Amino acid sequence: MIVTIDGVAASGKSSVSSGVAQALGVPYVSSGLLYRAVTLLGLNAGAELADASALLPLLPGVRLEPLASGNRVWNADHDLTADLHSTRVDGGVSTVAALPEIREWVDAQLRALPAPLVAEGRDMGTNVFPHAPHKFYLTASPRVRAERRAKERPEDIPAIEAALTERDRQDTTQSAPAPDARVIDTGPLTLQGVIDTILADLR
Ligand SMILES: Nc1ncnc2c1ncn2[C@@H]1O[C@H](COP(=O)(O)OP(=O)(O)O)[C@@H](O)[C@H]1O
Ligand SMILES: Nc1ccn([C@H]2C[C@H](O)[C@@H](COP(=O)(O)OP(=O)(O)O)O2)c(=O)n1
Repeated sequence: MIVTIDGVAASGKSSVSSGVAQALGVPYVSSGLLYRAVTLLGLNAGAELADASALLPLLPGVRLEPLASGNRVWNADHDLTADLHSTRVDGGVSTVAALPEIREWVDAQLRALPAPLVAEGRDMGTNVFPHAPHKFYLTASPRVRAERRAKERPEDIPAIEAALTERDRQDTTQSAPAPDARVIDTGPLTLQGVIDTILADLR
């Protein structure tokens, strides 16, 4: 069984997926971490982020470890995870995620994972796992999302809100909800409330 949880930036996808996966006793995978890892490696190498041919040679050692408690991304024996949620990576990741060759590489990593699992991102329900039997799409207003993310970033709420809104705009192409996804506005709910809503739907 595959459960897909897509949604806009900072809508709660990874926290909710982790909670749902732990309740089900299965792993979850955060596809955004792979796009973030490609971006980090590209930035560190001084590569042009819009040039897939400069990025692909950096990727053979990259591996996602889909732990239910929180995913980790490795480059050979180097754990990249702590560096993936920086403002620097936020600023470049949409450029990388727009490259068809990089999307194919990420999709192949995800499709190689064994079910059952919870998969979260933008296009899990539409493109990567279109036949998944259970699909969800998380939303919340830009202000609510910025207030949540402000607890994890050094910038103030208006700056975070502007950056989130710009990233949503750049990610529009791959971010449409699947027609058969249940859309959940997480704004009025607690994190546990969102997890419980999904678990109730699955039962
Ligand atoms: N009702 C809620 N639903 C989802 N996430 C919430 C909620 N309330 C607070 N959060 C918090 O919002 C933050 C952003 O969530 P995260 O899982 O990182 O989102 P995403 O994976 O979509 O970027 C996390 O700190 C999460 O715990
Ligand atoms: N399946 C996916 C997952 C992420 N992306 C892109 C779009 C996002 O801007 C970045 C980072 O995604 P991630 O889910 O880690 O981050 P946010 O929740 O948006 O803060 O990757 C994508 O294009 N397709």
